[in-house]
Amino acid sequence: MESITVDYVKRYLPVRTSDAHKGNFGRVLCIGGNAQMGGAIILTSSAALYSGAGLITVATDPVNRSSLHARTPEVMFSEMYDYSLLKKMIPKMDVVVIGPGLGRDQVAMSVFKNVINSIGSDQPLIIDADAIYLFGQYLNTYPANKHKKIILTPHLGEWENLSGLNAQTENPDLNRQKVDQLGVTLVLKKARTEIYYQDSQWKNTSGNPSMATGGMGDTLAGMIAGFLGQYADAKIGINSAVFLHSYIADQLAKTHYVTLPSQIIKAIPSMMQRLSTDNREDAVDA
Ligand SMILES: NC(=O)C1=CN([C@@H]2O[C@H](COP(=O)(O)OP(=O)(O)OC[C@H]3O[C@@H](n4cnc5c(N)ncnc54)[C@H](O)[C@@H]3O)[C@@H](O)[C@H]2O)[C@@H](O)CC1
Ligand SMILES: Nc1ncnc2c1ncn2[C@@H]1O[C@H](COP(=O)(O)OP(=O)(O)O)[C@@H](O)[C@H]1O
Ligand SMILES: [Mg+2]
Repeated sequence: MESITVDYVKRYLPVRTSDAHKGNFGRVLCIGGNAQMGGAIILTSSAALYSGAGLITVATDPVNRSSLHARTPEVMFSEMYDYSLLKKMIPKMDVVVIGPGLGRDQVAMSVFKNVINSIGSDQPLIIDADAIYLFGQYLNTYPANKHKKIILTPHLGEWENLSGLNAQTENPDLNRQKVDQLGVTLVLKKARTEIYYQDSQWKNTSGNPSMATGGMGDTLAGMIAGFLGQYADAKIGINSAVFLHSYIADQLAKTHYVTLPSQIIKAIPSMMQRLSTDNREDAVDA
């Protein structure tokens, strides 16, 4: 397994040309947030925004509209249960992320099926949180659809539900078998997150227990989405997002007992700037 380090991330940070515009940095669609868990998709979309995504739309329950706009006026709102609107919007997106705060009921399953049927074979689809559960249910009815660019981001509990491998039994060989069977990229989140691509496996070297706070994974899903819209090489984008998410938390943890997802989000632009210009990577705005 190869290691993701700060030097790796620095080496590949994209350079913005002076004539760059928002169309260069990805159109991202974030789908999730039912009436109870709007915060989850607000964290995801905020993370995509602060990671540098060019244009972001959130498809969510209408009750989340004002809080979304109060938090991030840069982000556009769409109604998650308007299936024909969502169907029309998806082909225009560079990256789609589904799952944070989506719920697991029949309505959530209808949203999930609509998305999986509308997404193109070249469009990355990040499946996180409740959508991992729905993906598992969906696979019971439909065979794995290997032509889709699916990125699964489960924590160990969600991975157990999908793969049958628990924290004690999972290991790189068994995870690899399952990944090949599913035909996906796997970001297996744990204290040292592992990433399984079709042709390689990577291990994160950053992260700490101050990150054990609700919403931390929702934030990572948004960072991955934001980076996928900016990195020409998806593998480097995903690896860099996984590393930076935890690396920022490592810097914050020097002075903070608990690291909040919203603190990490706020610190993304300054950390990216510092890594791109100098070696003061141990400084972070909190
Ligand atoms: N502000 C919000 O609205 C938030 C909403 N959230 C949403 O809540 C929904 C349920 O997510 P949960 O993750 O709680 O779902 P689950 O209830 O499936 O997973 C949590 C459980 O998984 C088990 N588990 C085993 N290994 C674990 C590991 N390494 N890391 C984490 N859990 C592990 C634990 O028993 C834990 O209680 C999702 O839609 C998620 O996006 C959460 O992300 C928290 C914040
Ligand atoms: N002890 C820890 N050490 C390192 N990283 C951690 C630790 N606890 C949690 N994390 C990270 O925090 C995130 C938690 O994701 P997840 O459980 O999906 O959160 P949520 O669903 O609440 O948003 C993952 O990226 C995980 O790697
Ligand atoms: Mg999660």
